Amino acid sequence: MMTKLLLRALAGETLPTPPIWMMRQAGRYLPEYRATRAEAGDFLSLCYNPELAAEVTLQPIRRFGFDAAILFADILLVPQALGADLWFVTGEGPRLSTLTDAAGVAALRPAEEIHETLAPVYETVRILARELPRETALIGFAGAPWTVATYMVAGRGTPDQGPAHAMIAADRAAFTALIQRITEATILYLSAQIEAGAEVVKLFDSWAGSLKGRDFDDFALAPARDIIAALKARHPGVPVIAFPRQAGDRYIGFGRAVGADCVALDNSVSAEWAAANVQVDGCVQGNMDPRHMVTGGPELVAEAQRITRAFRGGPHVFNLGHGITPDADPDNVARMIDAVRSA
Ligand SMILES: Cc1c2[nH]c(c1CCC(=O)O)Cc1[nH]c(c(CCC(=O)O)c1C)Cc1[nH]c(c(CCC(=O)O)c1C)Cc1[nH]c(c(C)c1CCC(=O)O)C2
Repeated sequence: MMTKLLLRALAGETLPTPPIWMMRQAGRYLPEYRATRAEAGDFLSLCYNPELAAEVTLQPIRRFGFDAAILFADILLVPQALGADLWFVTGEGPRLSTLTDAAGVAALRPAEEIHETLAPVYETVRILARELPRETALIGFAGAPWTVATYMVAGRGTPDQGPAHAMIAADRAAFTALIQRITEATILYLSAQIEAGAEVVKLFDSWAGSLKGRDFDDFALAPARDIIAALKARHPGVPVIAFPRQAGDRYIGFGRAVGADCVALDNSVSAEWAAANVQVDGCVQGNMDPRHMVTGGPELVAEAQRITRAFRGGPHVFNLGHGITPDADPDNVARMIDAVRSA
């Protein structure tokens, strides 16, 4: 019998209380995370240390009893495995070597070679599959090709993804080849996570909102559809969550178009709108504003209950609309969980 709440919701069941987890639930707002990160030395060393990465994945499960754990890693490990240089600047974020033309794409390593770099991530998944409580589902993940490509082209996070849009304008064929290479690598990476014990996988397209019209179809929708089709052929029972962040109206029909089992919503759409326009097609995840984890108070409780009730008519996974921030108060997380479970 399928008892894990997350798997039931992703299979399309409408539950009296939704499963709950949070993006970035293992992160700097938790003192125990900061201690383990210090022990690892730095963020990337933590990602590649299976024992410590598994430890930080388990910390929020122990503290809050979430219904799901998400593998601790980063979406930028895939570019590194394809040959990009990657480092993190404290207080600023990720930096990568840049890639702006066809020669840059040609210099990348073949997708099949990513496992050399990513093997420690698969080991983290194997440890978690053994150590998680039996009721907790294990989520693996990867960045979606567009979002990963925006970092590979610019060499850093950008407010408008300008460098990637410029590459599309200058040489659409070269950019398409980059998207294809990341797509192939992502299929191999997520398949390996599933083989190691991930029960669900999620595709993070954090910058999907900056793609319009045909670009959205070619670089957000098509790669997600191709990745999900390949995963479903290899691992038919494993559900996929797609997160085309800030897709706006393009959330409508997205899950069906790409073959996802669940569509994750950011907090720029209202839960009432999403229930009427997106949840009609199946499970949705989201979508509380992460700032409530900082501000707390009666508004936090009211928001958590409003969202839970808005999605009560269909399958729903309670989550934030984006990652919890380092300035969040862990006590607010416990209040949010109580509010959802008593809504
Ligand atoms: C764009 C992106 C990245 N990483 C990710 C995305 C897509 C989702 C999103 O938009 O948030 C996804 C991600 N990053 C992390 C996870 C682990 C799983 C989870 O808890 O959700 C996941 C799924 C850990 C992390 N990834 C990162 C942290 C903080 C690093 C630290 O400990 O200093 C964590 C917990 C670092 C990171 N990694 C990245 C950025 C922009 C940063 C922020 C840099 C900073 O805030 O200093 C790239």
